[in-house]
Amino acid sequence: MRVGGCGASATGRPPAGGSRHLPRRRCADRPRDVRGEGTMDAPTTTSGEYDTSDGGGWFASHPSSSPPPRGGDQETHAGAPAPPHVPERRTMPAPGAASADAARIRRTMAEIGPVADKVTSYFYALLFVRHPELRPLFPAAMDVQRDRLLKALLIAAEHLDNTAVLVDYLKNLGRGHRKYGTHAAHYPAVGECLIGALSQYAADWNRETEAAWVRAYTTISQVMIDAAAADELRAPAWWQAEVVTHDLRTPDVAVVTVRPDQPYPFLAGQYTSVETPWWPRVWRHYSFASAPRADGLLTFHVKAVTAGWVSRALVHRARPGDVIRLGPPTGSMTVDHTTDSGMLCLGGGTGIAPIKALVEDVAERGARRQVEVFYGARTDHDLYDIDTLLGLQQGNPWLSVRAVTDQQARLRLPDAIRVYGPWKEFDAYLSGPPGMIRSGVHALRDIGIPPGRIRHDSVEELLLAGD
Ligand SMILES: NC(=O)C1=CN([C@@H]2O[C@H](COP(=O)(O)OP(=O)(O)OC[C@H]3O[C@@H](n4cnc5c(N)ncnc54)[C@H](O)[C@@H]3O)[C@@H](O)[C@H]2O)C=CC1
Repeated sequence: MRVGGCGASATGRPPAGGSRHLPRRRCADRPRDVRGEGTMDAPTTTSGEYDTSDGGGWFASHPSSSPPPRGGDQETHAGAPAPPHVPERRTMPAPGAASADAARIRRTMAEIGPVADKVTSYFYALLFVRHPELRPLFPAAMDVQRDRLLKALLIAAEHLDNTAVLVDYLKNLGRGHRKYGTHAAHYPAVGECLIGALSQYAADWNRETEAAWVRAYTTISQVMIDAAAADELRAPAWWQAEVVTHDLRTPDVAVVTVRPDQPYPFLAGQYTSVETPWWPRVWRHYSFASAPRADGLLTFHVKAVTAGWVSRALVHRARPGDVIRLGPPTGSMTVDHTTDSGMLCLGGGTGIAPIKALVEDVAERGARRQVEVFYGARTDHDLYDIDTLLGLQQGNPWLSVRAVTDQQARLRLPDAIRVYGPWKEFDAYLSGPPGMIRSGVHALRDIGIPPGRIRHDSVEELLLAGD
């Protein structure tokens, strides 16, 4: 198979028949360095129903009748099977076609689910054998990276017939890939290998299935490529940021403040990717722990976790003067300033970081809205930011802060809110470990807050935190 004109043989077996050709990539963006997909540390994310963080994913590009591919894009590998033919398309597929493709793709995903690990191993083996020049661009350790690729695929596949959600997700993904130096030419190469790997392990792989995947990837990658190209006109691919203070609050938690080398626009409640100088190409997500400040400084709360490369480096190694890199801001767990509804905020552990930013955001607007914060931690000692929050409470009568520690509470954090309330008219914000988010959403729905008013970090992303 050939994807986007880069010409690698994707499937290890002969083509299912017919002409196998993926349309040529539209080279919307300029060549850039190639970087591997990063992984996550203490990721936070987005809001509501859907995650838009920059998950790992490389996809074949979109067919196009616009400018022909640059030299090199047409290169083929000797002996490669003829690539599949897919009609050119510049927009998202028609709903019917998308649904049919979505059904085929979901079937493949279900088939490969039990052997997902083998699929990803096979995919990376194909990729690095066929495109060895890409290997140095991925992190040395590929463990979390592997999971992220599959997750991104699952998310894209799951929403294939939900154009609005998919496009939003993919645009973020495309923008997020800029910091890796992703080049449009890499998408076809990766797409070929991905489809090659899927075709090896899907039980029911045929021409129609392959065509569905090709159509999906060409569409997916073009959305990403276009979003990256548009973003290139208005923002850097990454920011360098110098550590200005490093405050070890507990043996494992540091509050790290950095000064970006150029203005860094973001909204309270959002998060970014962080790469340390000690582990190149390994990126982890952290929320901004403050609303945007006049001095431009950014603060993160980092907990060192077992085998966490980035988190351990940030907590135990980083010192003032060190320079880290930041990706673009993302996430939509932000304050809706069009309403003055009360805000019920639950922050567990370092998940309190974006909650504090939200509180500061409300304070800065001078809004008269009730904000109720429940701050959960294992012990009193783990309430490392309680003084800051109590300080905010002191100056703002609309703010109430309650600490809930596992040691003392009969009820864990989410259930503690049942003791208070009523909360029906409140917007809810949840940030913390995946288990807390899950039980928190359950508790909030249970007390009558509609799902549309519950914003939280993506559980999928949190589960991938790992590091
Ligand atoms: N550092 C950051 O910027 C952000 C981090 N996060 C996430 O927050 C988490 C923080 O980890 P830790 O500080 O170690 O938190 P932790 O594991 O110590 O948990 C903090 C509190 O959350 C509640 N909780 C935990 N698991 C629960 C469950 N299954 N059901 C109900 N309540 C539960 C408990 O009250 C607990 O004391 C990480 O998963 C991280 O990825 C989320 C957003 C931002």
